[in-house]
Amino acid sequence: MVKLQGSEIHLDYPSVGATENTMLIAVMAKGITTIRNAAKEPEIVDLQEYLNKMGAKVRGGGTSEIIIEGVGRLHRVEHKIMPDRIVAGTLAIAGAIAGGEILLKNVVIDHIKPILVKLKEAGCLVLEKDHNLKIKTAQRLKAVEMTKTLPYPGFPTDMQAQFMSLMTVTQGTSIIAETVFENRYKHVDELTRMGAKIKIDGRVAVVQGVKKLTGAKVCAKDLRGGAALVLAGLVAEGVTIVEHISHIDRGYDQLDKMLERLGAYVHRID
Ligand SMILES: CC(=O)N[C@H]1[C@@H](OP(=O)(O)OP(=O)(O)OC[C@H]2O[C@@H](n3ccc(=O)[nH]c3=O)[C@H](O)[C@@H]2O)O[C@H](CO)[C@@H](O)[C@@H]1O
Ligand SMILES: C=C(OP(=O)(O)O)C(=O)O
Repeated sequence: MVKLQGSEIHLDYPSVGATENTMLIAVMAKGITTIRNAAKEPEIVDLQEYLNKMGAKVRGGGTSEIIIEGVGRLHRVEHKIMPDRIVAGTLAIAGAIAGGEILLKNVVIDHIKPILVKLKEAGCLVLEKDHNLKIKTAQRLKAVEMTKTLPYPGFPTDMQAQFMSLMTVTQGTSIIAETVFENRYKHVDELTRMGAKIKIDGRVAVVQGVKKLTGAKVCAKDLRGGAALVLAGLVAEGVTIVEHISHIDRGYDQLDKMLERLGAYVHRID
């Protein structure tokens, strides 16, 4: 069997998948691997902790340089994975779009700071205490002038669609720039069918806030876009039916039940 050899790797882009896969391979390789321009997402730090518990020698996770000393062998461990920051962000926006008050427990506040900054800018009252987060929304929110998705600690691309749903009903015009992925605006046509006013020019979306959305039959085209349609449905007048929810189920453990617990009328139709 060919033995893998540690090496110096410089990523052109701080790709999450490329960083994680390189870490996974490098722990079993001979010698040292250095990843430069590594992704800094919290999930990378969690993976490092997990691997190190198993006997790996990884350091630098969370910075742009990760150094892995190959150990060739790992042992079994128990590891509790970090709270899902995108689920927390999605629920925070559910609270913001529907109004009222929402309490999220077991949140790593630091991980979702880029989202909280935008919610505050829109006019939400955000109260942070330890791992708890309270979001209060008393009045119609204001449009956030500019939101650009970026690698961590920038605004996450995985929250772009949900944030756009929120912006569709704010007062004023917001600009969203998707710089991480191409073709991540599949939810726009569906939101438009609900009455949203959105124009796309390449990677930029201009969202003109409207007073109300109207329920419609819409289709989830991907995971976060699907969640965004459910969020829009919370505030839309009338009934919204979201089709192809298998996309949503890949990233949320019963989003319908979580929203029901918050008082929303959401039902899964088989
Ligand atoms: C399972 C998982 O954790 N998925 C996440 C992971 O996806 P994933 O790891 O696939 O995303 P990447 O960070 O790799 O991709 C981000 C951008 O980098 C580009 N790219 C990627 C690799 C490469 O070699 N060259 C290159 O140019 C991609 O085309 C994309 O435009 O990070 C994304 C960005 O935070 C998130 O949206 C995904 O939810
Ligand atoms: C893009 C995502 O995941 P997937 O690649 O599984 O669609 C996501 O988590 O937002």
